[in-house]
Amino acid sequence: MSSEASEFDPDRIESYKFPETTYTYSERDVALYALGIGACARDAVDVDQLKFVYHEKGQKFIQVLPTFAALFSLGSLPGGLDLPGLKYDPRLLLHGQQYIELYKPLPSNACLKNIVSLAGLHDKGKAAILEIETKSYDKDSGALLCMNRTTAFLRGAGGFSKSSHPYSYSNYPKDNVPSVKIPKGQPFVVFEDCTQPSQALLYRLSGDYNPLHSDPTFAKVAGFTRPILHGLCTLGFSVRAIVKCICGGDPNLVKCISGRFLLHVYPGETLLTEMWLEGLRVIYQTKVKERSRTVLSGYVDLHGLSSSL
Ligand SMILES: CCCCCCC[C@@H](O)CC(=O)SCCNC(=O)CCNC(=O)[C@H](O)C(C)(C)COP(=O)(O)OP(=O)(O)OC[C@H]1O[C@@H](n2cnc3c(N)ncnc32)[C@H](O)[C@@H]1OP(=O)(O)O
Repeated sequence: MSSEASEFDPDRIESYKFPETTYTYSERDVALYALGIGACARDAVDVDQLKFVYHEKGQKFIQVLPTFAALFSLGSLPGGLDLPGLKYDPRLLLHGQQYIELYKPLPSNACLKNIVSLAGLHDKGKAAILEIETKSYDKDSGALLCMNRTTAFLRGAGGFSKSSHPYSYSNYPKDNVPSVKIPKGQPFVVFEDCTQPSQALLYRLSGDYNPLHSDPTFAKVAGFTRPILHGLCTLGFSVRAIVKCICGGDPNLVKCISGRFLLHVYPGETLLTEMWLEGLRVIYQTKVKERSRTVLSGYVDLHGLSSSL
């Protein structure tokens, strides 16, 4: 793994005003996204999944999976993380965490106004952690639909603190962080799903064209034997499992999603999502079956439980 020099000016990064952006999507994007996170991959007539890719039973609109909202965060940064005062090696960037609050059911097509701000910046010595907050408003009604907090883990970019105290800035309360304690008891339910060898090539068409997920040479420089899966694709698989197993297939029961990416996933690997129910909170962890390693953990808060539970 090689690295290019990184250079940080935390004051410049903190004072940067992100431009307001527009993000438009259609039902085609919604269906393509659902296929990208494995909906209907094993069963093309799955009664819980077909509504995410097709106007099942004459339904007027294709339904939207809650993690679709995560696309708005990358979509609100057309220039990527090209910010004044932030010089880092993009080949060493990893997605660290994703936090999503949903305030309204997501429409199957919309034109959004995105307001972006810096949510956090931390010096971890070997790495820098950058957190970006995106608030997405429906342009027509002005309604706030959702908020994303996206964490980038920039390997090799730490050590920029000017004092002996490691630099750390956050604009949100500490109890909002995605770390969870996995319960000791048996999970309430476990869901097994296979990613396809071509999963990342399909998922990237939803807007994350980072070559880490498609280019073998780039992946090797980044420290992997081959291209890895997008973190948000793994999160999509996990939350889709929760919607299926706990929400009776109803995507609108999901209120808030939190996940920390613990280890990379190779496309083609099998994901086991273990879920524990604590009131209206689902604590989950996702493991790669072939390597017996946990790759993602977090929680999903619900408005209510499915009557079928
Ligand atoms: C704005 C848009 C940006 C996002 C764009 C995303 C673009 C995508 O195309 C990119 C991707 O999808 S990459 C694929 C998905 N992500 C991954 O595979 C990463 C998996 N995780 C890892 O490899 C390690 O956890 C790793 C390497 C992340 C950390 O492991 P270690 O180096 O062993 O870290 P560790 O020593 O345990 O901890 C050091 C400090 O960092 C904090 N931390 C650890 N993991 C974190 C994570 N995942 N997210 C955020 N913070 C994390 C630790 O808490 C620790 O801090 P402290 O010392 O204060 O406790």
